[in-house]
Amino acid sequence: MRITGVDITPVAFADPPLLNAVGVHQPYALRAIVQVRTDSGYTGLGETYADRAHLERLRLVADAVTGLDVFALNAMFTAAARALAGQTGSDGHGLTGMITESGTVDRVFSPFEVACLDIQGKALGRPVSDLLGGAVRHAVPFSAYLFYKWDGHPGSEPDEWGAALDPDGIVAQARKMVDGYGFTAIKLKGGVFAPDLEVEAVRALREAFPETPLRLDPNAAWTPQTSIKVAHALDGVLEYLEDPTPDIPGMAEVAREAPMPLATNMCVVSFDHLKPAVLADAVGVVLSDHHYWGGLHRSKLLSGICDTFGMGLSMHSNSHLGISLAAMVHLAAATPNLTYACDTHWPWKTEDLVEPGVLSFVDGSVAVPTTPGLGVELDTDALARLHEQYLRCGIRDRDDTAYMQTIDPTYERRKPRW
Ligand SMILES: O=C([O-])[C@@H](O)[C@@H](O)[C@H](O)[C@@H](O)C(=O)[O-]
Ligand SMILES: [Mg+2]
Repeated sequence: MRITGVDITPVAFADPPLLNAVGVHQPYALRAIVQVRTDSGYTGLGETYADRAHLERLRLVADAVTGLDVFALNAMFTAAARALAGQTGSDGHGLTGMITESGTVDRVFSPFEVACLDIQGKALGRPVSDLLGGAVRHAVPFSAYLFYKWDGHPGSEPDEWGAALDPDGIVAQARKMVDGYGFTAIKLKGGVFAPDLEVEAVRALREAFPETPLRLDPNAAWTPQTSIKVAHALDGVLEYLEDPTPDIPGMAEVAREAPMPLATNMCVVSFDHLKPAVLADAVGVVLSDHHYWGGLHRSKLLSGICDTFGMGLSMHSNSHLGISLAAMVHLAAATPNLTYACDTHWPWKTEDLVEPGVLSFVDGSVAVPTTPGLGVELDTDALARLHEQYLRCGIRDRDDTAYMQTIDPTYERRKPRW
């Protein structure tokens, strides 16, 4: 089954004004849909980022893998690495930590690997989770993902979520999300207001949800000293504290004092970071993300390394659509040591391009699809519509800081800020 061609389609979907440590989400989030075609008639789906430089790299790798067999994932990875030799992506929006040369290959290779697994599964009549060793759970639990936010983008109507700018607003948002989806863990995206105010919001969540595991993620907005203070203030309240401070040495300094585990999707984002992080004992939990750990097989490699070195495993999410959710669910289902509820931005979107019905949340979990491949079908009309939206919206790179500066020209990106 040889790859005969690859279609890469950038799309844009509406995104609310979610606040974070570097600014605010733009009115549209970007994704690229990767469709791998084969001489067998099967087509596979992948989903990834769509910033300009990433799109160019995807095109290079699309050419490099054309002609290869869909089971030859090792040869495909080598071809991708060769096509991208010497290139290092940059984390323009500042939320995913340092990208290395090998991490760049992993990021670009990932959607091709997912699409080939989709094809392999379709050809064999087996779900992708079976290709990863088999599901160890029938449904994958996710966490509610709360954001401070405005009631709408400036100049637009308020969205269905309304504003959340204080502890009451955050608790109300949590109620709506938990009522709608049944989530059994809650994460608050912090780094927006002074740490004391965010501690108050977490305490309000604890009061409103006495039994629910809670997490706080300020995306490295704090110094190690501030992080240690917050960690003590939330002793017994958080199941983990995510990326309080930048970089491995800073995280290690906080980890020595913090009463709870530190988690990361910023200081350990590629295989190069694992050895220094382990040696420094900097993190207790790694948030895996197949979009930047090189796909599903390489994410399983990460899970083995975490297991070996006694680190926990959770899962990170950016704004994403249904193809990504399907891949996340198959991976999480087939990763025994992924024991935390996974992150997802799913509730924040109002548009998608997979046929509805397969991926739905019951009691905070998504049932693992059992049909061949990823189990999701592309709605080609929706793909065309979201591509049109991409062409019209004018956004070509994610830049939460620049968008914030159009609203508040005095806003500056600072890491750490407090
Ligand atoms: O979407 C956001 O604003 C998040 O901050 C996201 O970009 C992060 O990568 C992510 O969710 C995280 O856990 O750090
Ligand atoms: Mg994070």
